Amino acid sequence: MSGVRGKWKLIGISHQYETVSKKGQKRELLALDRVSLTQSYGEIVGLIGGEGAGKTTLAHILLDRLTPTEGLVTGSADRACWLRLPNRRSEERTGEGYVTHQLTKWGISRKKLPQMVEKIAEFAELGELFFQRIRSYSKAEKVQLEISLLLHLAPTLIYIDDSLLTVKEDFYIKVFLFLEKLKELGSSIWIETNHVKRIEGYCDKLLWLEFGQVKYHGSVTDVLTHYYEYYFQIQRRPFEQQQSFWQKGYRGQYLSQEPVSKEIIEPRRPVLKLVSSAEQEDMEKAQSRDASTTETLAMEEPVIEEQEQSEDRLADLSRAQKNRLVMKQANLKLLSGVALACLLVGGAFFALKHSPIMAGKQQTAPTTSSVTNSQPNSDTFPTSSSSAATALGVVPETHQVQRGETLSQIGDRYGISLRKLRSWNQLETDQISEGQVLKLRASVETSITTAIATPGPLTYQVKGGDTLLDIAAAYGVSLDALQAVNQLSDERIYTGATLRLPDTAKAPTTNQSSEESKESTVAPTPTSTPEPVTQHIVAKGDTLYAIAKTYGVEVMDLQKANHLQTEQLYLGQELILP
Ligand SMILES: Nc1ncnc2c1ncn2[C@@H]1O[C@H](COP(=O)(O)OP(=O)(O)OP(=O)(O)O)[C@@H](O)[C@H]1O
Repeated sequence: MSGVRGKWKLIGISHQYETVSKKGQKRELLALDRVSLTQSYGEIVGLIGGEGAGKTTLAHILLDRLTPTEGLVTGSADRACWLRLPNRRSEERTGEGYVTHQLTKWGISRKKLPQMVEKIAEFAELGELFFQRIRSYSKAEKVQLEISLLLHLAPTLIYIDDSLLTVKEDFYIKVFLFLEKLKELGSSIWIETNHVKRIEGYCDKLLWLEFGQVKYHGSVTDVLTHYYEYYFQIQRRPFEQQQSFWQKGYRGQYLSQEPVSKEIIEPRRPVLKLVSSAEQEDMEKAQSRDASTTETLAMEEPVIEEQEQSEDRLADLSRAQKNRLVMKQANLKLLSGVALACLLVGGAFFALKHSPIMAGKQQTAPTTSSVTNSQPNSDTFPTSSSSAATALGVVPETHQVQRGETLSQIGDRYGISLRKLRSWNQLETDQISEGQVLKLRASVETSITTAIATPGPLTYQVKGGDTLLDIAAAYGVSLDALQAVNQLSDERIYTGATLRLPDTAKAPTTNQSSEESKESTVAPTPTSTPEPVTQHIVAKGDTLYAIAKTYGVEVMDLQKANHLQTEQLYLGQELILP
C-alpha cells in the first residue's frame, strides 16, 4: 500500500433521519449537527460520546456509506473498511474459507493468497478453530478473526467499533501494536467506544460527540479534562434532575414535534459530498497548511461485511433510543452558525472557489448573523465569511431581509421550510419587508424569555423543538396545570400553537427540572416583581453574553464572580450572579 498523507476535512456535516413513533408520527431527528473538523491521516482517533451521539452515523459518512444531508467531506481512503462481525451467511464458512473469500473479493492475487491467509491465521490466534465453521466461535473469537483480516488488508481508513473490547487483553494490545504500523503507513484509524479508559492510552486524538454535535476534538488530555468535568457536573445533581436533563437533550434533537410533511421529510440536497482529488489538492496548496499530496478520493465499497445496512440501523435505533430514554448524555449547543463559519472559511474558501457548485452559492451571502458561543476544536480553519457559511449549509441565527427577497427564497437559501420560517418568526403570512430580521432557528429559551419580557396576555407560542414539559419547567408551573388550562389530554403540542399559561406562571427559569417545577406551583404572577436571583444554572443554548443580558449584568462581572478564564460554559454549571 502506498503511504497516504493529508487530512480529513469535515465541514458543516449534518445528517437528519426520519423517525416514526409508535403512533405513526413522523419526525426529523438531527443525528449530526454541523460537525466540522480536520483530522490528519496516520493517527488514531477515539470517537467517544454517549449512546445515540452520532458516532455510527459519522462512521457511515466517513466510509461513504451515507450521504450527509448537509456539508462537505474531503478525505482520501483508497481502501476503507470497518470492523463488523461476519454475517450469518458467512458464519457457515470456516475461518479459513471466510478469510480466503474476503481476500479474493479485495482483489488479492491467487499467488499471494496462501501466504496472507497463513499470516492472518497466525495473528488471529485461533489455532484449530480457524479451520472450523465461524458459527461455533465465541464473539471474542469472531472479533479476533475479523480484526486480523482487516489489519492485513492494510486499509487507508479503518473504523473499529466497540466490539474490539470483547477480546482478551494481550490480543487487544497486539492489535494496537499493529495499528501503530498502519499509522506509519498513513492509515486513518477511527475507534468508536463508550469505554474511554480502554482506548485513551492508544489514541492520538479524541473526538467527543454529544447529541450529534462536536463537544471537543483535540488531544486526549484536553478532551478528557472537559469530558470528565462535564459528566462530574451532571452526576452531582439529583437523579430526577439528571433524567430530566438527558431527556431534554434527547428531545432537543428532534427538529419538529408535529407530523412532518413530505416537503420536510425529504433530505436536503447535500452541498457537496466528496471533492475530487484535484480540488482537494488545490485547496490544500492554497492554504499552505501542508504540502501533502492527495490520492484518489473514491472510497471503495468495503466488502468485508455483507449485512444489510438497514437492518443494522433499525437495531441501532431501538437500542440507542431505549438506552437514552433511561439516562444518557446532554446537549450543549455551543456551535453557532457564524462562530462555526469562522472556523470553516479558510478551508472552505478554496473549496468554494474551485467547486462549480459552491462557486454559485457564494453569491447568496446571509447579511446578518449572531454569535452565541464557539467551541474549542484543535484543528480549525482561519477566519470566516457568512457567505461561505451559507454555502456550506451553516445557518446563521438571523437573516436581514434584502430588497426584493421573498420568504421562500430565504427558506431555499438556508434549506429551511417555509412552515418553520413562519413559525419561528410568528408570521401569519409570507409577507416580509426589507430590513426585517428573521430568525433562522427555533429556540425554546429565547422565545420563553421574550414571551415573559413582553407584557401582555399570559400565552406562549410553541416553537419547533419545544415540549410541554420544557415549557412548564421554564415557567415554573406543573405539567398538569399547563395541560389543564389548555385542555390537553396528553403532552402533544404543535409548532405555532398558542398555549395559555396558568396564572401561577413566573419568570422563566429554563434550567429548572420538571420535578422542581412541579413543587413550585405557588409562585408570583408574571406581572409581579420576580424574587432576586442569586445564581443561574446553565441550560441548553445559554451563553455568557445571553445570561449577562438576561440578568442585566456585565459579562466581565459574571466572569469575575465565577472565576471564568474563558466564555466556555457547561450544561448544569452553577453561576453566581454578581
Ligand atoms: N436509520 C435511522 N433512522 C432513524 N434514526 C436513526 C437511524 N440511525 C440512527 N438513528 C438515530 O440517530 C441518532 C444517532 O445514532 P448513531 O447510531 O449514529 O449514534 P451512536 O453514537 O453510534 O450510538 P451508539 O453508541 O448507541 O451506537 C440516534 O438517536 C439514533 O437513534
